[in-house]
Amino acid sequence: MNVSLQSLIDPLVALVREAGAAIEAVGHGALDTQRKVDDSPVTAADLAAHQVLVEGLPSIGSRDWPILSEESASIPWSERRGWSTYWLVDPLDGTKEFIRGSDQYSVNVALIDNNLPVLGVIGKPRTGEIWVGEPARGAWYQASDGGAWESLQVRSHSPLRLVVSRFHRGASTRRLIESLGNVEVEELGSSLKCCRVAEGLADLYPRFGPTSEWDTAAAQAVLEGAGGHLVDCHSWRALRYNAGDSLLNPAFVACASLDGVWRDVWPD
Ligand SMILES: Nc1ncnc2c1ncn2[C@@H]1O[C@H](COP(=O)(O)O)[C@@H](OP(=O)(O)O)[C@H]1O
Ligand SMILES: [Mg+2]
Repeated sequence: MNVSLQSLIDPLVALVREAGAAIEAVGHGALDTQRKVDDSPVTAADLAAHQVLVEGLPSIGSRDWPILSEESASIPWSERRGWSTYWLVDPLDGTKEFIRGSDQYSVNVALIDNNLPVLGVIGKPRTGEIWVGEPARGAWYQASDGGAWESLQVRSHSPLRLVVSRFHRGASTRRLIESLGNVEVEELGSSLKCCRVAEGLADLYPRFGPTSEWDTAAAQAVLEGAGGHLVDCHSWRALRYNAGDSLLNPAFVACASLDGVWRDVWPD
């Protein structure tokens, strides 16, 4: 890839803000909710943000980079297997949160190169917050448009602080919390859980239930840029992208550090 990633950040942040504005313009009232094949909800807001992103991304970076979005994910493996650099997008992560009127949904754009995220931008449309990560260089947070950028750094806490999904939490997460004993647990929607770890405000986000590659790519870039990890919790290696037909992630953990007592009680 023959492009300065740094030069992509400003236009990407502006585009993520625009996608967020499209979501807010649809609003939360009287949502026409449909069901996708995996029974997850999709709204006019998901589609509006998708439209903004697929129209805007080709003028950022290279026009040759394909786009894989949650809302246009049916590109066959026979075509995807030839991709080395591409945009991976979740236009509205946390649709269920959005439908229920919470502010815990996000716009996610990642640039993947050779199966790994090399740049990620996450926007929280309701508040205007933005998180940016470039694993090789750092991670940054902006509280609102035009505000100062703060550098992000992970931090460890005692007792451990966990962030977990509100709507998608299974028996393994419960077992882990029980085994750990004295922990603080916060419920949060969407990729904002990983942002919490990147900000140094939480240690762990365990995820045993299904997610797709667009749910984690931008978050992984932010987290790694802040010194943290997003790893498959069997191999303990960084999640990889577009490595096969399936776009589902394995069970994973987002964490500030890979060293910790929590590894000793990790459920099988
Ligand atoms: N059965 C399933 N298969 C694939 N992904 C699922 C899923 N159930 C939930 N998810 C993923 O979990 C995300 C929500 O996580 P959380 O509850 O932690 O906010 C959803 O994001 P979307 O809202 O973008 O569809 C969806 O991608
Ligand atoms: Mg999602």
